Amino acid sequence: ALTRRVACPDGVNTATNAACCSLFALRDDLQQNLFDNGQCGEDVHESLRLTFHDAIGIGSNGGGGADGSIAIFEDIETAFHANAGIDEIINEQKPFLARHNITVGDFIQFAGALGVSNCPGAPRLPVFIGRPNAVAPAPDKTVPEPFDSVDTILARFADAGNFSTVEVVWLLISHTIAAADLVDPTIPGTPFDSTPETFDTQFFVETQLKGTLFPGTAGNQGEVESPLQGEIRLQSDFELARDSRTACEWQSFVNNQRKLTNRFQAVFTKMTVLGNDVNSLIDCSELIPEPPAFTGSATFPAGFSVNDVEQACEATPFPTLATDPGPVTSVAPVPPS
Ligand code: HEM
Ligand SMILES: [Ca+2]
Ligand SMILES: [Mn+2]
Repeated sequence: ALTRRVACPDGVNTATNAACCSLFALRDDLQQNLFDNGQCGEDVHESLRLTFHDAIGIGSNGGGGADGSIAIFEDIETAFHANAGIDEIINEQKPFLARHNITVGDFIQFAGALGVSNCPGAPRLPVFIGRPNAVAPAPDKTVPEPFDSVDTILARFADAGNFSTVEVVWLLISHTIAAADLVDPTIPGTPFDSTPETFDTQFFVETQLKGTLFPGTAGNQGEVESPLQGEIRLQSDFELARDSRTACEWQSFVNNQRKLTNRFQAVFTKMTVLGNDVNSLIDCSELIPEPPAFTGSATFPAGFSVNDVEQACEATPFPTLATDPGPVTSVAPVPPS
């Protein structure tokens, strides 16, 4: 059936629902003035991390999920240990929130979904609006820590939103466009894979390689050895890649771009509405542009081969990959923005 579109008051755009109209101006403002004209840089990465830290604030100890509480009750929630550094993006987003008419929860989720559309290889993420503003902060301990055990992590996600074991792996696809500023504060902007500005499967290759070095200092809580200079590895990612409950799903993403995009879209759709009744929200997903394609293949970084893989999935051998040419390289940091 044909869907009738409404003309927006801006005189330029049309939308399936008039409530989506105000997002066009917000989209342009964010793309130009927060995301540096469509980059997949630090502000995009931090905006995605913020969608998670707001949404996961829910469970048997309370919290409203994706309700903007992390920004509305910033003084309380940013003091939680697992939210270290998240104040940076909250404060960068504040002027945009002030300039546009949108609830805080809607804003946080929209900014993340829009930002990810700048990353080559990413799926189009859905956008819903209509979340009421939070009336209370989330409790502490809802956001997983990189030093948590797999048991603790799986239990937290189950409690927050009935996420299954494979869905937890799907959520960690996010770490393909990610870096850490505070795990080792001596090397801010150190990425989790060699392509932090591409939504590719390299993260799943590189987390399976044997760790041999600390890119900065040793002894940081939640960090384990990584295979590459300039790359940092979280203990939680290391363990999820090797635990018998999660290792095969983890490995299944290696060089499987289609599955990567499909599963991240599915699990983000669930995460982005936590604490809300999706049937009471309005779907404005049409605001999200088709992300640039990723046409490459996963590879072993230069100097690495299948001999460096710590094979953890018992059922399936590690996929065959080419090795990048040349001598071992180091990974460049994500520039601060
Ligand atoms: C077991 C679950 C998770 C743990 C333990 C975890 C932990 C972390 C840590 C420690 C950092 C580095 C923070 C810093 O030092 O700057 C980080 C970054 C990040 N995380 Fe996660 N995370 C988890 C799940 C997720 C999920 C579900 C998402 C989104 C769906 C996400 C998105 C990100 C992004 C995009 C960054 C990079 C931020 C930047 O580059 O500035 N994470 N995560
Ligand atoms: Ca990547
Ligand atoms: Mn950062």
